[in-house]
Amino acid sequence: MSRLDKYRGIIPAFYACYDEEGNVSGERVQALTQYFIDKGVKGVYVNGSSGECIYQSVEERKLIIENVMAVAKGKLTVINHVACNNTKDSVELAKHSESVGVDAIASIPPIYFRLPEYSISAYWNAISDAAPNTDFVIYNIPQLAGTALTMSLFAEMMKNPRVIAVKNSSMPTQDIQMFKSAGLAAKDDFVVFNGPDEQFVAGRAIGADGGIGGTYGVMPELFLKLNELVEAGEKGQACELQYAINEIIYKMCSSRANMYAVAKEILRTNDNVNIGGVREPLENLQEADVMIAHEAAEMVKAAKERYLA
Ligand SMILES: CC(=O)N[C@@H]([C@@H](O)[C@H](O)[C@H](O)CO)[C@@H](O)CC(=O)C(=O)O
Repeated sequence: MSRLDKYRGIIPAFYACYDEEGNVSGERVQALTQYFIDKGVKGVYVNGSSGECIYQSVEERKLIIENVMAVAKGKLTVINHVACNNTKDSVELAKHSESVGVDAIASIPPIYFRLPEYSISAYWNAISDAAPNTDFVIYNIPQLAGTALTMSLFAEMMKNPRVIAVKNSSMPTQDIQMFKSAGLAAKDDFVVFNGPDEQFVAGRAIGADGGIGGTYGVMPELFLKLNELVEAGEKGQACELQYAINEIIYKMCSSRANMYAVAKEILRTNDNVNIGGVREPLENLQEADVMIAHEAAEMVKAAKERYLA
């Protein structure tokens, strides 16, 4: 049993929860947290891409993590993504995260300006220093952040004892193997999370310890089953379920509206969990998108009947 086992498994990326006026709703954050506890997932990844973090204020992000912790403490592993567009706000969120007792904080690199690697490591280490008793997860998502985690930057970050994991959302699964091998060469234990949900089986096969994903929330049972099949070495069945999951994701992505708006409609339809829409400039649902969301909701139900029986 390793101290890092609490990070190994299925960790849904937490969705932004709004009321009917589009304000962050603490009550709905608590309801979504309870939903995940009831589903039996390992943890939650809060205030990341799926949490629409870049469209929220520091105060809103504090409110969100406070409400997650009010329900999740002792029941779920909680990773809070704290990166903002400047070090000061990120440091403030890191301090606050430690004060409410999260298991780990996470951060993308600074966005917009292309900064040298020494500035990126200084940014991450400043954030980590502000939460000296909290694990740190590097969030590698080059297609959105505009900066990739290179092996030289990774090696620099390995000097920080609090860096225990990479959440890898880059598309080459080979990156997972490289971070895992280099992480284990530098430390006794090291975790890599699979990012692209469509590649969960491939990511786990090449070394990921589990996954953090934006579509897990609408079908946590299917991802829990997928993880079980991978662990049991049932390659054929795992691939079959992965393909079925991918069809659902492709359907979700076929909407004109933002994928998270579709995800929230699926949650409302299948699980009676209402967490509002998405925040502009993300696109909310129009009539045609609602139909797509309902078709995807039906596909989730059919896949559960077929694969969980
Ligand atoms: C590029 C991107 O958004 N990747 C997602 C995936 O879960 C993605 O939504 C999924 O694979 C569907 O394409 C996650 O890696 C992001 C994530 O977990 C988060 O921070 O919310």
